[in-house]
Amino acid sequence: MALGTEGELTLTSRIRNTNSDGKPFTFTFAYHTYFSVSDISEVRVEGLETLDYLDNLKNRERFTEQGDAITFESEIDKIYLSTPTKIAILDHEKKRTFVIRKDGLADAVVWNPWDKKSKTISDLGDEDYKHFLCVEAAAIERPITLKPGEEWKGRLELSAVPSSYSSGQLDPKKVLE
Ligand SMILES: O=P(O)(O)OC[C@H]1O[C@@H](O)[C@H](O)[C@@H](O)[C@@H]1O
Repeated sequence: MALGTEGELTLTSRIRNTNSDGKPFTFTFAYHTYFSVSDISEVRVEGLETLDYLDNLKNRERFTEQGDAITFESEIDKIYLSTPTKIAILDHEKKRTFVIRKDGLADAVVWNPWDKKSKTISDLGDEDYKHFLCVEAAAIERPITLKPGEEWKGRLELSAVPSSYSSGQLDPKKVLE
């Protein structure tokens, strides 16, 4: 883990197959990162529009995301597939954007339990779901297989940047370039 000069946080994970029995090892991976937001209903995620996803709430059935940036009005647990290396979480109220950059992790899980499921999660207060969003850099659709001696490396970089508005719209160039 490294903290950069611009305040960006970099997490690097290495997984090696140390089996001495010659057997390969297969795994899926996700950085379960929780982002603090002012109000989940005011937040949008950019970078995942029009992508295919597996819906964890519908037995991982495959769908294609329609339309604009992702916004939130109910429980969500989706695995977006073949995602770009950059994803942004825009928080209008806080005028802050989280930028997620990733390597070696093709997928991205977007999760918020909303009100009903929150009540079943013991370490989550009933209203906590309003103030966080999980966007998780992941490798799920295509699990990683390592032969003995092989190593896999994944990398996640997180940064928070102030958002700017023009005519009530965020300038996407500032966020995604
Ligand atoms: O409690 P954790 O380990 O952060 O996981 C929370 C969520 O993480 C997501 O990756 C899963 O798709 C959800 O089903 C799960 O509930």
